[in-house]
Amino acid sequence: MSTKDTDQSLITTDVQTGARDRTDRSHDTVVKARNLDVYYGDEQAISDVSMAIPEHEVTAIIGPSGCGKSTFLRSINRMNDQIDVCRVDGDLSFHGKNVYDEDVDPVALRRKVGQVFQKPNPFPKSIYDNVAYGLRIQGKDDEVDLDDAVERALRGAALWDEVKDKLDSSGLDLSGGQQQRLCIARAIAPDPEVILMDEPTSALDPVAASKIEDLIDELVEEYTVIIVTHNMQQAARISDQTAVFLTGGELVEFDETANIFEDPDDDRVEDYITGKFG
Ligand SMILES: Nc1ncnc2c1ncn2[C@@H]1O[C@H](COP(=O)(O)OP(=O)(O)OP(=O)(O)O)[C@@H](O)[C@H]1O
Repeated sequence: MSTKDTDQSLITTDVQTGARDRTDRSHDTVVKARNLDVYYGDEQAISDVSMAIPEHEVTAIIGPSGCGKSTFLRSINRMNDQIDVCRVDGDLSFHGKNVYDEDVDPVALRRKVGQVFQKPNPFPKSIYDNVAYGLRIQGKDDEVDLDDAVERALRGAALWDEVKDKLDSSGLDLSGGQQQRLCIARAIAPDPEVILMDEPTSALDPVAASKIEDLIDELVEEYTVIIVTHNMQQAARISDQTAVFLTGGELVEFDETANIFEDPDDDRVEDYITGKFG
């Protein structure tokens, strides 16, 4: 359990393998699923999933289309709450606190667990306002030096040098890859602990995708990254741990990325990563 006192902060007052050497880091668990089931109406999308995700590492979630990868990701910051027919059973904890407890404020949770989506989705606002947005809605713009916070987030997203002279231009005027890095800057500005990424490079060209991969490697110095990807080479290149989901929302194997790609225990994982199905 981390020494950080994050549990209380969620509670409302109202109620080839390229994994880098991160062996010097703490491997405390930040997110833990225990017997997690997720349903859409009568259809089960996640089936009895248990896994412990270590902090300051990149965890990749892979598996064929429809196996529940995005559903699992959205369970972590309760984005599934926004889907009426969605129901969650079991336990999903963030630093030991079940995020589905009644006293957890989902908005506070999402401050700690930010998200970046498949398609870059900047707001139709200036670059500056895109990044400042999260701090303003938290009312933090009085507490922090906003210019400083915006610069820090843009530097953290490896975008500062490209945009520092046009912070008032629309975020929509940037290239696709720059827009995705702007979305990453927006996600890190409120200083989350975990960043969820749902296929963040699949809408980008290879050069822009490679920049995001390099950026993920830097982000993990400060944050925990959990990434859904269809690209197995990408999972192999950038992640420390890989979770393989298969149809029916079953977690078939979760291990160090090198083991998953070089010597998986489960034949179905071997079949999947060698392209026999999926
Ligand atoms: N909003 C929703 N309403 C009803 N069913 C849904 C909803 N979202 C997902 N599902 C169903 O849940 C299952 C898992 O979907 P999910 O999107 O999590 O899979 P995925 O592995 O991320 O797929 P992909 O790789 O194609 O994005 C699928 O059968 C899907 O049809």
